[in-house]
Amino acid sequence: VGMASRRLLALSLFVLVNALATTQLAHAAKPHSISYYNRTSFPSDFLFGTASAAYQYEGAAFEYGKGPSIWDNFTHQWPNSSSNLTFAEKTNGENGDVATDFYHRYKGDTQIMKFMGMNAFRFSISWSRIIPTGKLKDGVNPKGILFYKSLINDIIAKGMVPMATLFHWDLPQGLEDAYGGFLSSKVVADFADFADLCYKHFGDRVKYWITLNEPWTFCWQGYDIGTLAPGRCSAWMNRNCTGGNSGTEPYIVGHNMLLSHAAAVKVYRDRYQKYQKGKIGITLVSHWFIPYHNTTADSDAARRAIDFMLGWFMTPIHYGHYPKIMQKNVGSRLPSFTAAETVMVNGLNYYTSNYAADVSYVNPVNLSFSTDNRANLTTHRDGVSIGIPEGVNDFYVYPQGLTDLLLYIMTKYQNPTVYITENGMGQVDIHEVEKGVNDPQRAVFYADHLKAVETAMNSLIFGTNPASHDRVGANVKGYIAWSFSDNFEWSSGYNPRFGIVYIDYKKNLTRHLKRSAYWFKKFLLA
Ligand SMILES: N=C(Cc1ccccc1)N[C@@H]1O[C@H](CO[C@@H]2OC[C@@H](O)[C@H](O)[C@H]2O)[C@@H](O)[C@H](O)[C@H]1O
Repeated sequence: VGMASRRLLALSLFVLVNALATTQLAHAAKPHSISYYNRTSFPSDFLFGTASAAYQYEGAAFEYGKGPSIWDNFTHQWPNSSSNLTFAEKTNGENGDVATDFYHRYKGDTQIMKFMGMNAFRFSISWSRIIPTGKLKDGVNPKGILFYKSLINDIIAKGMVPMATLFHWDLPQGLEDAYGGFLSSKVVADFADFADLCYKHFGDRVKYWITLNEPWTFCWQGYDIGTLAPGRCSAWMNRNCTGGNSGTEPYIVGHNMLLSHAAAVKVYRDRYQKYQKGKIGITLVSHWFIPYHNTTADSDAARRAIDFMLGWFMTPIHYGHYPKIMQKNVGSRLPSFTAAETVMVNGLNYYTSNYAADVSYVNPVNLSFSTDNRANLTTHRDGVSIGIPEGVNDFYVYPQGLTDLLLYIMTKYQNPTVYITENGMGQVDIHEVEKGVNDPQRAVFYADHLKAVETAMNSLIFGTNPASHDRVGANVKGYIAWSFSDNFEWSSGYNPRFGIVYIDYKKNLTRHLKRSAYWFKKFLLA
């Protein structure tokens, strides 16, 4: 079944979902292509797994010696969700105090992963759970070290490889209080100490390290529009931020994140990699961008958009300087950069794609990261959406964008090793198990996006030597789905559900496998 007709099929299936009572759907014929599609289309050593993150899953936020993170602080700053809260204040009045209670239930969760046939699991390490103030000299929490050792042992015991993210946005509140967290270059030494401690305690069994998750999101949402902790933005944004400057702080934070990433890579390379023999990299998120009109102006806008989202971090890491267009548009607001450590691997998170149109005028006084790219990003063109709407804000299903993004990375960045470290779809306003587990559209989503990865891997266009005719495809080594289970989705709280496993928040956080979990089991031939 060709991609176009499959999309039509997916669209009709999706319409069906909306039209029929979902129970009827359970018996609808699944699209042919997804039922026979399986892992043999991929190399035998390809990693297949699911992803999670400490603050979104663990709970036990104030227990067992854990120190507070900026997310504990941020969610408790706005305890009650009310209509007069601005966007920045809303986490739906919800928090990660308990989350999915992964801290106590991880053995049951890894059992489900094993049942599905997964061979990898991505999790993040809560910095303040193992170093409560964030500063190593203030002491280590032994219960925190023990928790992650037990988790790692359990992942391995279930036949999976652990993939550990050092920083998934939950900075220790102690460092935010001491020097403004990532706004200060002091964070670099503290992050390197935290990384060193993790390599020392867990590096004998963890062979896949990710330094940072999505610095773009942390900088844009945390310091430009203020929707994520620490919730900073310019006063003129009127988002009730605690302070900030949307035109300068995102770049200061991004720079300190790159320096922190480089420091953590250097520690690993100098002191551990020789005998632990693991891989280390960074996880970057990017949309794919399509010119709104087929004009030079809009094509240039699409290139600016990807340089401001992916290139902001990918270009310094691979070429030691910021993208030229960022230097041009941001000028003196962009810190200067010396060569960073190049990485062995990259994690890539892909969710959706946008149209990009040229913007000729931006307000010269109210500067912000969002407008520096001078590109108007939309999800619709002439009233038609770029793909099937998922329900969560601005996410539309567009698998072709993942193929195009992987081929772009291959040609622009010399075909680096890439692991897809997040890809998935969200659904909103689902509060009954019966409805929540019936997610055929998620199975179609995963089949289509795995096909998109496979297409990029089989596109033999990258040649290392122009003279010879050797051509290789995108160097993708793994696919990690977001997310194992429904979880705390940051500023949206628990409403958006991205899980392959349903969490019944009304009934003791009981886990229920969704139809997509059974599809994965079949795909993985488990
Ligand atoms: N959500 C992001 C960041 C992002 C934001 C806007 C556009 C593109 C990407 N990245 C990943 O998406 C996952 C899904 O993110 C949700 O997307 C829909 C939003 O409504 C919701 O607030 C957000 O958590 C997060 O749970 C992961 O922790 C994070 O690594």
